[in-house]
Amino acid sequence: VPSDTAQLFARADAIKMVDNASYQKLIEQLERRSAVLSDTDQWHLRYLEAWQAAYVGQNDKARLQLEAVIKQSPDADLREQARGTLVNILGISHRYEEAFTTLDQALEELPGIVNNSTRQHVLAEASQLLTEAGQYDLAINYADQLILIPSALNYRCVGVSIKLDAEFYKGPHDDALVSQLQRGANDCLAADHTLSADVLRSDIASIEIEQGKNSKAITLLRDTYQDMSKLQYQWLEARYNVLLAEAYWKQNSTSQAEKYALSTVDAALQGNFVEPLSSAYQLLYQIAQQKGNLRDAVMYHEKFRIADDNRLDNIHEKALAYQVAKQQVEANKAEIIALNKQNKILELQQALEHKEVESSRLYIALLLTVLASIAFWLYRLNRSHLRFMRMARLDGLTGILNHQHFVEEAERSLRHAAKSMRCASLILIDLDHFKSINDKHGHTVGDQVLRRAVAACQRHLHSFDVFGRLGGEEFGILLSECSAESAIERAEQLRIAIHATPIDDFSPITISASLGIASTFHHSHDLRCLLVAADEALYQAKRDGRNRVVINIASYTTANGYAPTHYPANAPSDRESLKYVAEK
Ligand SMILES: Nc1nc2c(ncn2[C@@H]2O[C@H](COP(=O)(O)OP(=O)(O)OP(=O)(O)O)[C@@H](O)[C@H]2O)c(=O)[nH]1
Repeated sequence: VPSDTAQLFARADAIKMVDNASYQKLIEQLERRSAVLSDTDQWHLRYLEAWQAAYVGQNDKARLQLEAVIKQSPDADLREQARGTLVNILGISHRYEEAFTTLDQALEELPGIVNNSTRQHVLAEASQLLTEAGQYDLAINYADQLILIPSALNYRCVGVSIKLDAEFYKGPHDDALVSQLQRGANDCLAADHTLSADVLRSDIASIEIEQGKNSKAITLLRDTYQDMSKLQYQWLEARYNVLLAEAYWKQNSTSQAEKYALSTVDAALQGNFVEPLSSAYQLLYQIAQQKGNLRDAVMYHEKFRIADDNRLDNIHEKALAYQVAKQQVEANKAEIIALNKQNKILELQQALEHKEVESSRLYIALLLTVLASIAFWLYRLNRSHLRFMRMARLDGLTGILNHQHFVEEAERSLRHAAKSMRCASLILIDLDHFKSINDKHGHTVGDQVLRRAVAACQRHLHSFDVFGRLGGEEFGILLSECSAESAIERAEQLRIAIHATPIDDFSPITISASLGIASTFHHSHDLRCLLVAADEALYQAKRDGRNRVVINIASYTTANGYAPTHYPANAPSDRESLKYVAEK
């Protein structure tokens, strides 16, 4: 059944213009199986019914059905077909503004339509409506597009006939046009497209009447009249009738003219075809006048006046509707352009904001880089500053504090000790017979001795001990938080370490140092006081034979300063080099 249904639809589409009677039968066939049709097929059937309603002049019915199809059919192609047919019906119904609006929608959708016959249909409607609105060149342009679409012969014929019809209305009505129309009519006949052929024939007849070839026109029209009336196309019938009436009138065949004029009125009133109606009433008026029937003449003249007004109004209406629709389309386009521009601006704004964010990010990144560079630079500056500071504070040869800074650091340490009531001790170290080392081994070796002796001491010092070179071969160590006894022990450690220091592997040099101690336990927390006391002890150590430690435990002072210390004659035996300052 489905394939059968598809065939029925295909056949209906193919013959609707050519064989309307069979078309009507196919519709009835499809309607009988309506219950089993799919949703898409239901809408397709509705479209065929609408088309047929329009064909027989039931325009309002057709219009409503087509509008439903356009709104509700799921098939884009069918919707476009419906738009095309609706354009036609709206034109016939003199709803020109709606016709042009619908046409515009159809043309907008057209690029998305792949079905060639649908495209042809819409282009044909476009061309015809534009011809009616007097836009002949545009109409010819759409007809040309239509002709270019590859299709079966009869569709090409439709294109050609529409184009020639536009050419006919455009004019001029010369022989070239007549032969073109003739060729077109023959092509359409060959393609079995009687309707198009007859439209072209009516154009030819019209030109012939203009040219006074009335008999020729009558022959052409009458020869094809029977086949034409089988088409049941009211508009064409009205046109044939009015042309025959005109030709007979010009041939002075008044009764024939009257007969066809009255037939024209019938058809034209039914289909609301203003042009043939106006012409027919004019003829009837002239005929009545010729007959001397003044009453009829007045009546027909009045009818002619009204119909002709209508005709002119209709022409203006079409032209105006076209202009209005065009304006509307232009306005819509302008609106779209404005919207696009607005969008573009928004996009640009966004891009700008994005750029701004980006550039502020960049700016921040740049700033951070600069800050980092500055920080790094400051760090390096600080480091080199510290290095310079350190260098300024340090003794160049040995790397320990120089005299000035030893004094500063020792004083700070002593202040701290005094505050916290803690004991601190000062050790002075003087290398023994250093002059002779210099003399014997040279100044460089002397320097080496100084560095080695310092390194030996450093190994026995704590981080918080203050170690400095006081000058030449003399060094000072302030031991914080160190009792006198611990100081003696530590000094002895240092003495041993210095004595054990190897200087030169090839020519062994033994060095020694004498150490003097002064502790805050016996003296004050004043550095100068401690230095004097330790120096006294050191001097004593030198005098006692060097390579030994002496502590100054004397605490009295003389009028001019610090009292000399007193030394025992016999040093304690367990530590041979260590000498205690005995009580007085
Ligand atoms: N190589 C070297 N020698 C120095 C430096 N500073 C001072 N001296 C020398 O150290 C020697 C110190 O000698 P003195 O003060 O006579 O004492 P000493 O020879 O050590 O004898 P005592 O201290 O009595 O054991 C001098 O010859 C100075 O030139 C230095 O930086 N490098």
